[in-house]
Amino acid sequence: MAELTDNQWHVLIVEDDDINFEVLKAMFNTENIIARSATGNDCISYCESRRPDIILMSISLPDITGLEICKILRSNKATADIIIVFITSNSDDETQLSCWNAGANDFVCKPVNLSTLKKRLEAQVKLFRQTQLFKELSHKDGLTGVFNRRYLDNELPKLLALANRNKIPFCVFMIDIDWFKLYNDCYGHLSGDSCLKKVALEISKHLNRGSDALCRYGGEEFVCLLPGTDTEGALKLANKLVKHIHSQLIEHKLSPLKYLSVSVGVAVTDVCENLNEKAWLTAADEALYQAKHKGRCSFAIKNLERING
Ligand SMILES: Nc1nc2c(ncn2[C@@H]2O[C@H](COP(=O)(O)OP(=O)(O)OP(=O)(O)O)[C@@H](O)[C@H]2O)c(=O)[nH]1
Repeated sequence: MAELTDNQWHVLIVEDDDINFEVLKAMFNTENIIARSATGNDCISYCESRRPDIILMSISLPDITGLEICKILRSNKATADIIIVFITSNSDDETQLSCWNAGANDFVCKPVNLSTLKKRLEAQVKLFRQTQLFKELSHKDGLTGVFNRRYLDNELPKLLALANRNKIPFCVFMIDIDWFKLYNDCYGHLSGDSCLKKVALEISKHLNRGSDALCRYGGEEFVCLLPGTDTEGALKLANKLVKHIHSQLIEHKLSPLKYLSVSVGVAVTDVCENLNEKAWLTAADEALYQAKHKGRCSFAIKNLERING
C-alpha cells in the first residue's frame, strides 16, 4: 500500500471472524502495524491506550455493535479523529445511513473489493493529513512559528473554563518588546522580524509545562497562557524571562539599555474563579503598562481574585 508507507500506519481491524481478519490484514505490507480486536469492548480499550490511525470496523460483533463503538470513539476527544471505515455485509439504505450517522469516514460492502478498499483508505489518509496540516497552519503565526491570535482566542476560554471548574491557579503573561519602533528604525524591518523570531524562541525555552502556550498577540506583543501557575511561580518565571532576554545581549543602540529587553505584564490568581478571558487580557495589559512605566526591562503583577462577568 504505497501511499501509506512513507509513514508507518497503525491499523486496527475490528473483526471477530478469523478468515475475514486474515484477508484484510493481507492488504497491508509489513511496515504497517496491524492489530486486531475481536470484540467491541476490546476495541474501545485498545483505542484509549494505543490510538490507531485507521480502524476497519465490522458492524456485528459479539458484544456491542460497530456503530455504537464508532459513536463512543467520536465522543472522546482523544479518539475522535481516527479514520473509521466500516466493512459491511448489509448494504441496504438503512445500514448505509446508520454508518454515516454514527460518524463513519467511509464504508465498503462485502465481498470486499480490496483494490477499492485500498483506494478509499488512501483517499482518507490524504484528507486526514491535509486536515492536520491545515489545523496546524491555521493556529501558527507565520513569522515566529508560535501560536497565533486565533489559537489564543479559541483556547483561552476553554482553559479558563477548566481552571474555573477545578479551582486551580491560572496565569497570563503579556510580553512586549521595549523600544521596538526604534529597533526597526535603526536596523530595518527585516532585522526587526529576525529579532521577533529570536525573542519568541527565547521565551519558549522557558515554558516547560505541556499545558503552557506561547502566542503572538499581535505586532511585537506575545501572550503566555500558563494554567496551573500560581503567584509564586509567576513571579519567578517573569523575573527569569526579563533577565534572560536582556542577557542575550541583542544590540539595540537606540535603547537606553543598549541591548534588547522586554516588559512583562502578569495577571495571576491562585484559585481561578468566575474570570472571563476579557478580564484576564485586560489585567495583563494593565500590568504591562505598569511595567513599562517602571522604566521597562521589568515586570509588574496584578492579582485577580474574583472578577465577575
Ligand atoms: N519588524 C517588525 N516590526 C513590527 C512587527 N509588528 C509590529 N512591529 C513594529 O513594532 C513597533 C511597536 O512600536 P510601539 O508600539 O510604539 O512600541 P515600542 O517602540 O516597542 O515602545 P514601548 O513598547 O513603549 O517600549 C512598531 O514600529 C511596529 O511597526 C513585525 O511583524 N515585524
